[in-house]
This record gives sequence, structure tokens and C-alpha cells, in this order.
Amino acid sequence: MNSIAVLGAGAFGTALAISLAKTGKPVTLWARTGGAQMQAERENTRRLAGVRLPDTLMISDGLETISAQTWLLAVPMQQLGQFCHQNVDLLRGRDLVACCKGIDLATQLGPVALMRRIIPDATHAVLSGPSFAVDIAANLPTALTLASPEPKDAQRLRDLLSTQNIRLYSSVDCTGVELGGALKNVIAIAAGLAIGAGLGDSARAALMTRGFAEVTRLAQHLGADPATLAGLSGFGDLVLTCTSQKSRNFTLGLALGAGEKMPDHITVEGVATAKAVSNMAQSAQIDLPIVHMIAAILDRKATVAQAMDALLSRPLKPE
Ligand SMILES: NC(=O)c1ccc[n+]([C@@H]2O[C@H](COP(=O)([O-])OP(=O)(O)OC[C@H]3O[C@@H](n4cnc5c(N)ncnc54)[C@H](O)[C@@H]3O)[C@@H](O)[C@H]2O)c1
Ligand SMILES: O=P(O)(O)OC[C@H](O)CO
Repeated sequence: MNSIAVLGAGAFGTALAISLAKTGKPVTLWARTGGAQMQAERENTRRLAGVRLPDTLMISDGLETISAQTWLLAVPMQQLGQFCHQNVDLLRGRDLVACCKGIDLATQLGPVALMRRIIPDATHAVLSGPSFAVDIAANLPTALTLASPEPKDAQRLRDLLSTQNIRLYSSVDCTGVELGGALKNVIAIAAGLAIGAGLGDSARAALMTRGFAEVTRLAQHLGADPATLAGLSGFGDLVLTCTSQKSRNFTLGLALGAGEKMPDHITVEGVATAKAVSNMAQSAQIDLPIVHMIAAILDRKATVAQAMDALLSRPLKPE
């Protein structure tokens, strides 16, 4: 039977491992730290407290002992490059499924292109779509997209990684899937800012819609299929993340809009991605006004009021 390894015992990696283990397939969750405690307590108290790990889920802190063919990389986006560089020999020849959302600041690459650059001799894929770790862990229904360049790999991994509460759809459009997942986080910060600053639901809807236009514009420029952007990993995840306080990106926006701070240790992928995409768009001369404004606010180069003034005073144009 195909065995699966999930690398990174954060909230998402742990939730995926729990759901996959319930299918009866052999699943190992690798933790950089805290593996022994998780094994003893059968709970990830740091990242996914209150959820019991299935008895069949194996916990490991030794990457070199894992023999699974399919490895899900569930580390944060800005850690993915370093993680791949450190483990090139172990990752070579495997199915590598990136489960992170974002654009690498150092290279301006998404997860698939980054993995391909560091480990060319492997099968590369990305898993993305609307899904909170707590929902997956609570066995609530979710639907996501699994993209890999070759149709047979995309379908094989879709079938292998679907579970009772994770319904996967396959795609070969890795660029579209990863850009939708990366950019929805930036737009969610904008949506949170609008609500936090008291600008209202109409302003949030406008930012979501015009933000989605920016995502589609950039993704098409980079060769993505616009239909992918309208799917689960694009529009679907944008809606979830811009409307739920379970989202860390939306919550960061809420806090900033209300003039408050968020704790530093929380993974908020949209912060680095806003900067990376803003730089990318500037060099490619693509107009992404909302992304630029969010990058400027996060960089403390603009206030929320200044950003809204700048957005509203842009020349009028056809939709
Ligand atoms: N939490 C969610 O609901 C959710 C849902 C879908 C996708 N994601 C995506 O999953 C990715 C991870 O998010 P998360 O919520 O699990 O984050 P998290 O903050 O809960 O956990 C991140 C984990 O990565 C580990 N880690 C960091 N650097 C590492 C390294 N160099 N080597 C090994 N392990 C390392 C940390 O120890 C931690 O356990 C993000 O890209 C996020 O966008 C999260
Ligand atoms: O908590 P967030 O903002 O990282 O969002 C989690 C997932 O990406 C939602 O699909």
C-alpha cells in the first residue's frame, strides 16, 4: 500500500495527517521539534490542541528513517527553500506535494517552481484550496485542488490523498493554483483592514472583487488558466479567507485596521507574499494597486487612510 509522510507538524500538517491516517493508509507525521511529546500525549498541544491523533498515525522526528514515496511538505512558504536545500538527498525521487501558500521572497517563485529548482528529479505538486486546519481535524467536509504538471501524476496524487472529508479535484495548472492560494492571503489582509477600520461590508466586497481581478491579471500574465482562478484554490479560498475570523491573514488585517498588533509567532503568509508579489509586479509592469497598498501598509510606508485615498482617487476606467 502507498505510504504517505507529512513533513511539518504545524496546524495544517497535523490536520492533513489526521485525516489521511483515518483512511487506513500508513501515514507518518514528521515534526522538527516536539515529536516525542506528541507521541506520548497523542495530541499536538502547540498547534492543534484538543484533537486526538489517531492511534494508527506514526510520529517521527527522524526524517532519514521515512521510506514513504509521497511526501507532503507542510512547512511555511518562507521556510520551504531552506528545508529543501537541507534535505535534497532525502527528497530526490519522491512525490513532493507542497501544502504551503505563498511566494518565496528570496526567489519570487511559488512552491512548485521553487521545489523544481532545488530538487529537479522528483514529482512536484501543490495542494491548495479553502480549508482551515481546525475544520479538517474536526472531520468537517472540505474540497481542495491537487495540481501537478503531468495529468497522470495529478490524478494519481488526487486519488491517493483524497479522504473521507477532503475531496480533491485534479489540475495541471500549478501556476494558477499556487498564485490563487498565495494572493488570497494578501487580499484577506485588505478585507480585514477594511472591517477593522470600520469601512464596512461594501468596502470589503469591493476589495475582494477588485483584488480577485488583480490575482487573475497577474496569474494570466504568468501563464495560468483563468478558469483555475475561478475554482477552489482561487475564488473559493479568497471567499473563505476574506470572510472568516478563523483566518490569520484576515485577523491580522482586522487588528491593523483597528490600530492593534498581532502576536509575532503566528504564521501569516500574506505578509511576505505581499512584498514578493509587489516586487514581482513592479518588475513585470503589471498594475496591482491593492497588493501594492497592502505591501506599503505592512512596511509602514502608508496608513490605512492614505491607502484608501490612493485607491479611491485612481483614474476612473471601465470594469
Ligand atoms: N492552518 C491552516 O488552516 C492552513 C490551511 C491551509 C493551508 N495552510 C498553509 O500551511 C502552511 C503551514 O501553515 P500552518 O498553519 O501549519 O502553520 P503553523 O504555524 O501552525 O506551523 C508551521 C510549522 O512549520 C514548522 N516549521 C517551520 N520551519 C520549519 C523548517 N525549516 N523545517 C521544519 N519545520 C518547520 C514549525 O515548527 C511549525 O510546526 C502555510 O503555508 C499555510 O498557508 C494552513
Ligand atoms: O489562517 P490563514 O489566513 O492562513 O488561512 C488558512 C487557509 O489558507 C484557508 O484556506
